[in-house]
Amino acid sequence: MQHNIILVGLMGAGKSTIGRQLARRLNLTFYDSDKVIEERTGVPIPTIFEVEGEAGFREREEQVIAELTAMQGILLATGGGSILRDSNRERIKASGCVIYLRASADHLFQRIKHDQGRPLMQTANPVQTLRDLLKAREPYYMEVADLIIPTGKQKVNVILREIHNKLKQLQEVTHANP
Ligand SMILES: Nc1ncnc2c1ncn2[C@@H]1O[C@H](COP(=O)(O)OP(=O)(O)OP(=O)(O)O)[C@@H](O)[C@H]1O
Ligand SMILES: O=C(O)C1=C[C@@H](O)[C@@H](O)[C@H](O)C1
Ligand SMILES: [Mg+2]
Repeated sequence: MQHNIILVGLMGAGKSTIGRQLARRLNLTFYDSDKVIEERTGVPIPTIFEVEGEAGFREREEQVIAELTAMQGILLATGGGSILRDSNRERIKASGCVIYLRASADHLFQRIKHDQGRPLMQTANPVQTLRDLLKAREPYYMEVADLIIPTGKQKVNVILREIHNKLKQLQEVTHANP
């Protein structure tokens, strides 16, 4: 049994931001699969997409997700598209408590519109792209999630508190019904 926490959700959901702070509070080691891929290749994600295409990136992502989900005592912020592969979803689910950070396409866009680091957002209509991605991926986020946390207009601190409380409730239920 592994006691990790894994954050899933679309680009801009706050996985990296919330993840880093939550890990500190829970005394877990923080990993971000996107950052691990960038450190290993030595280039930013947009460059990997340019050189190897999305398919090349997904291969690297699967390798990194396999390694990270096998670790213990970590908080893992996953790439937004990592749940697309069955193998990743299985590993993510088996690795610990999965939290889906959920927000609408409009809210997500407000958060990431000034950032050029997301290759899938370089389209003529990024809000529509986010809507399409959300529609296609929401069932996968829901499938893996143990907790669903709405992050719409909420401030980071409020979201952190909510996750903390929900995790405590989950723990109490688990201890009462082992
Ligand atoms: N609840 C929030 N309220 C306002 N801004 C937020 C919130 N959560 C995150 N942000 C901001 O939104 C931006 C995107 O957040 P972050 O990089 O954590 O998302 P992500 O889920 O890791 O995205 P990706 O899948 O692309 O890595 C950052 O600038 C962050 O500061
Ligand atoms: O939603 C996605 O498919 C992606 C999200 C980011 O975290 C990165 O993994 C990459 O930009 C692709
Ligand atoms: Mg991130």
